[in-house]
Formats: sequence, structure tokens, C-alpha cells
Amino acid sequence: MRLHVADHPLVTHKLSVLRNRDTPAVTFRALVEELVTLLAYEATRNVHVTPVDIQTPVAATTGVTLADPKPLVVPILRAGLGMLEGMVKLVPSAEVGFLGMVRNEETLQPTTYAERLPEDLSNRQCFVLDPMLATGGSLSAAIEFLFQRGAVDVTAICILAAPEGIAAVERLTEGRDVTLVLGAVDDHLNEHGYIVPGLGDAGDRLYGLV
Ligand SMILES: O=P(O)(O)OC[C@H]1O[C@H](OP(=O)(O)OP(=O)(O)O)[C@H](O)[C@@H]1O
Ligand SMILES: O=c1cc[nH]c(=O)[nH]1
Ligand SMILES: [Mg+2]
Repeated sequence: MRLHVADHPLVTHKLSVLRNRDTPAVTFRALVEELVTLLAYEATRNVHVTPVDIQTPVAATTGVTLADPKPLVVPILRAGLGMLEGMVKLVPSAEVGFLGMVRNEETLQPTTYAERLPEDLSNRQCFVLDPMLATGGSLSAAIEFLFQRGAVDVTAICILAAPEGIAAVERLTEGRDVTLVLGAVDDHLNEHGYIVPGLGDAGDRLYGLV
């Protein structure tokens, strides 16, 4: 597994506002979108491109265009939905599949309640979006789902991670082509499985309590 943790003052600044419990949902949503754009810059470093002939006003030259099939972006509902707009702004030709997952707050085990993904992912670059990597149960289950559909090239973008979650994904993905791009790695998980210091429940902060 390749691991990339953003080391950039703009990311840290935006994360600091995101963490603040007094930051309202409207600002929180805007910051999540901005952060994913910054992280996606790194996450898409190895996106497949193909050469293309172009004519500038001055000369003929060769550029690149995103190769087919286009990248598949997979937000994990709910909280991952907050990252989708930022990602597709950067990669407008990407296609989007969906995974709905919720973690049982007692057992900390995830269940999948929705899935809308292509049957065959063997030739797709997949980009999974979820702001929080806590125990790693949800992201591991999502990546496992993509593997079952034949995916061999998976990148996950998370805004915050706990060391426990990184270790869990690393165990699952041993020997596979998986990249983890993170905004920051926090200290630990508390007894309720929340990231410390973290930012609370990302889904609730984006969309309110349910
Ligand atoms: O690493 P884990 O321990 O699995 O925890 C992380 C998961 O928890 C949150 O989702 P949640 O279950 O709260 O659903 P929501 O997005 O609908 O709020 C978060 O968005 C991750 O999907
Ligand atoms: O800290 C955490 C852990 C899991 N899910 C969240 O939204 N936040
Ligand atoms: Mg939640």
C-alpha cells in the first residue's frame, strides 16, 4: 500500500477550521469540497492518460487526454458524498458509482445498504472517497467490494485518519495496488471508535443528525 499524507499549510489551515465544533454546516461543506480538491491533486498523480495531437495558435504539438475507460469515483455515503463535487470538478469526465455504508456505533462493524457500481472493474482506476478512516472497517469493506468486482487499481482519499484505520487497510491490501491519500493522521481512536482529536461525526456535521 502506498501512503501519502498531505504536508501543506493550506490543508492544515482548512482542517483546523473543519475540526472546530463551532464551524457551521455550510462552511464545513465548503471546506470539505476545497480539501478534496487539494488531496485529489496528489491522488490523481498516476491517472491514465493517452497522447493527443493538438494545434496551438502557434504550432502543432502533442498533449494528453484522460484515457478510456475514464476513472471511477466512488463516494461512501453519506459523508463521502460531501467530497464528490470537489472531485468531479477536478476530473469532470470521471464516472461515479455509489456505496452506502453505515457503521454500527456499538459494534463498530459496517453494513452496506446501497450499491450502484459497474459489474466489471478490472480495467478501471477507482477513487474511493470517505472523509473519515477510523477503525478502517468501512473503507476495508468498500475496497474489498471493489476487489470482488475485479478492481486492481484503487486509491482512497480520506480527510482524516487514525493509525488504527491505516493499519487495518494495510493488512487488507497487502500485495495489492492500493494508495491512501490523507489530509492528516490523528492521534488515536477513543473508546467509541471516534478519531481523536478528529472533527466528530463527519456525516452529521455535513448533513445534520439523523
Ligand atoms: O473506519 P470506520 O470505523 O468504519 O469509521 C468510518 C466510517 O464512519 C463514518 O460513516 P458513518 O457510519 O458515520 O455513516 P454516515 O456517513 O452516514 O454518517 C465515516 O464516514 C466512515 O464511513
Ligand atoms: O471520528 C469519526 C469516526 C467515524 N466516523 C466519523 O464520522 N468520525
Ligand atoms: Mg456518520
